[in-house]
Amino acid sequence: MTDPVLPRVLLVGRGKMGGALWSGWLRKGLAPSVVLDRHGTAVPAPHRVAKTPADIPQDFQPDFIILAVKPVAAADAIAAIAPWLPGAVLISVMAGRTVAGLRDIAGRSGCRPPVLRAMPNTPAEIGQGITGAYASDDVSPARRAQAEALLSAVGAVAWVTDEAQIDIVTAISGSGPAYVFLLAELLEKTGLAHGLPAQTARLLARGTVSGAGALLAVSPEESDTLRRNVTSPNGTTAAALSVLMTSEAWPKTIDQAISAAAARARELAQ
Ligand SMILES: NC(=O)C1=CN([C@@H]2O[C@H](COP(=O)(O)OP(=O)(O)OC[C@H]3O[C@@H](n4cnc5c(N)ncnc54)[C@H](O)[C@@H]3O)[C@@H](O)[C@H]2O)C=CC1
Ligand SMILES: O=C(O)[C@@H]1CCC=N1
Repeated sequence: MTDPVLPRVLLVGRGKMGGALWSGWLRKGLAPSVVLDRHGTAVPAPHRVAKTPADIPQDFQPDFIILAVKPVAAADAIAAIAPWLPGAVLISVMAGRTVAGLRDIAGRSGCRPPVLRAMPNTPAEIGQGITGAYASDDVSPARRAQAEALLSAVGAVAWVTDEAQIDIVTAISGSGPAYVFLLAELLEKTGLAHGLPAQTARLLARGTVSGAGALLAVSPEESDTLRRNVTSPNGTTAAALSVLMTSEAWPKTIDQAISAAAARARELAQ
């Protein structure tokens, strides 16, 4: 077995996002780590799963504790893992929850951990995620570098220096895969409604979204150039874009959607 490249973590919550991170990290090689989740399914040795905090070895010393529970479960989760906080950096992937709010909660257990906020997305599961991250001042440069290694093991990392920007990061890239999957859904349904066989509609919709994403990932061109490359003057794409690109259509709808998501992130801080 090759040496693990990633630090030791205590992952709290192995749901959709925590599970995606965990899968990505396992593939890269993680120092012996623990997953805490009452629905915990087995993990390969030397890692272990804990269904309750009582299952976590007292002498386990994680480098990072990753909080991947719903924002509403933050207080319970922090109280549960408080004994393992000393010496660890807390990484919250929760939408909305602020550094100050998390410190307040940890303070109730007599802890004041360095806190880092990360907003990953589910393509992390296949190493294709993008994470927006913010480190509070008390995260040391060495710990920040380790956190970057952890986060970049599942995709790209974009740091922000203003914590408030994590809300718009959440709206764009944290929630963003859902918008792209919705596009695939709608393309498929529309193909079906226009008479394509179900399997063909599915193949065309998924292939288009994944192929366009893959081209975007490797192309040096700007996204608007890639769009123009598809658009013949007076052709079919131009006809579709004349509907989508009017100011009342996608530009307005996307702005409203992103604003709604960012506003919800601010509400979730409470
Ligand atoms: N799903 C996504 O695409 C993204 C989610 N997030 C954030 O990740 C967090 C989790 O979201 P999801 O994974 O979607 O939710 P989820 O409901 O799929 O997962 C939450 C997990 O936490 C576990 N859990 C609840 N309370 C716990 C406790 N006290 N101790 C240990 N485990 C506990 C649950 O059993 C569940 O497995 C949220 O705060 C969300 O804002 C961030 C980025 C993207
Ligand atoms: O929907 C949510 O609140 C979470 C945060 C970003 C993606 N999922």
